[in-house]
Amino acid sequence: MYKVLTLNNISLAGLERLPRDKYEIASEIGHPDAVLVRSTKMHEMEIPDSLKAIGRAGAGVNNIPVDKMSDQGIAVFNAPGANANAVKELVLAGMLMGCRNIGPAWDFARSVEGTDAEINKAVEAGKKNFGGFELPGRTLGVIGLGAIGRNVANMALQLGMRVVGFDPGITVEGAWQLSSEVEKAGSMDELVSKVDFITFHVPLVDATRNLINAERLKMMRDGVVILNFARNGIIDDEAVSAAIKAGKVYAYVCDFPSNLLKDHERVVALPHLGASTVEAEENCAIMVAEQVRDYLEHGNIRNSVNFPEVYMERTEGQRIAIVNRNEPNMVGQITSVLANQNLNIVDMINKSRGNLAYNLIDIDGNVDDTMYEQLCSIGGVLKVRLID
Ligand SMILES: NC(=O)c1ccc[n+]([C@@H]2O[C@H](COP(=O)([O-])OP(=O)(O)OC[C@H]3O[C@@H](n4cnc5c(N)ncnc54)[C@H](O)[C@@H]3O)[C@@H](O)[C@H]2O)c1
Ligand SMILES: O=C(O)[C@H](O)COP(=O)(O)O
Repeated sequence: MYKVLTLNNISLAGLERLPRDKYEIASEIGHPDAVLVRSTKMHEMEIPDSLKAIGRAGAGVNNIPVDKMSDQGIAVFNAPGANANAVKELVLAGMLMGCRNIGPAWDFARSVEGTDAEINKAVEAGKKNFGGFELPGRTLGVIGLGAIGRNVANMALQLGMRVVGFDPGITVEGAWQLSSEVEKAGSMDELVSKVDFITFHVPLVDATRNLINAERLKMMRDGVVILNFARNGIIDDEAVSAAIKAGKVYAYVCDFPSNLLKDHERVVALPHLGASTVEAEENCAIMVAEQVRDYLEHGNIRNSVNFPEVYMERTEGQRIAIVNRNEPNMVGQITSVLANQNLNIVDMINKSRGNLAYNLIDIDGNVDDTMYEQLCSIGGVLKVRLID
């Protein structure tokens, strides 16, 4: 039986991909083989020796100590693109909330009291305070043209907007899916100076912290609308708050409330709702459950953020999965252990990614306890699994 620990509510549609005759799944369980998680922070968590895989039912992995997991030979998977449509739709709502003043206007409508006739009179008198502007003809800047960013960019073009994008790491596949009408900015600084709306779709890493700060705010057009459905920390909230007060920023719409932001008149701060749709939750859970299952049962790797992509058809015999540091002579030492016991290798794959390497070896026969210990004790080997 494989044991799976869930740290958040994971959609049933995904959990159903782990059959109950093979998988025990619970929010409290000893010696888990895998963890399924959404946004729970795992940085302080004690990692059990039994853990082989973490499945993030979503996109961002900044809640997972990925480098530490790599050092322990634990594969981390996510669900690229599975919630992109959900975020795109909320960004559209966010742009409209920003430019049509929906937050303050709704607050005003709720505050009006009296008979219906009195309410109507107050509404007609008060609505002039909430007039906004339209999207067609305005320019949207998209920072990060991955799964979400390119969906947002393509959608904005359909709404009649001009779109400028910036992503120095755009993939060839990503570029194929992006409309050729999206204009390419050479730098963030070039982009920020020519847009009416700017939206962020980058992961939170050291290089993306405070991408919008006081200095960049000064370069922006007056009346810009800023959207952050990526992560808290990518925008300097204090600087944006000051820029709103100074009349530079028209509205800030984000998914990350704080004391500074949540009651701010010109801020809409939603409770991290970007991926919270039935469809996105199911897509993410299914994708990640299937990937974790394939890894546990066959050692194959798809959509890992720290391990190489590996797939090998099963053969009849036993399969050995070995994670090791990417150092010279590792394959030689591993195959010597097998050769010394006259075990024939039927099929084998070795791939590396950064500091890690991963081997799948199908053999004629079985690895005994002594050989298992010998494999584990090779310097640089981080994890050895025998898969029947
Ligand atoms: N609010 C939510 O609920 C929600 C939902 C999904 C994702 N997210 C966040 O959105 C992020 C993006 O998600 P995605 O699915 O599009 O990921 P993705 O990996 O498909 O795309 C990220 C893109 O950002 C680019 N990038 C990285 N650093 C950059 C930089 N400094 N400047 C410009 N581009 C840069 C990458 O090259 C990549 O193309 C996630 O990492 C997550 O933090 C939030
Ligand atoms: O990175 C993501 O996928 C989003 O932030 C979604 O987070 P959630 O799964 O906690 O809603």
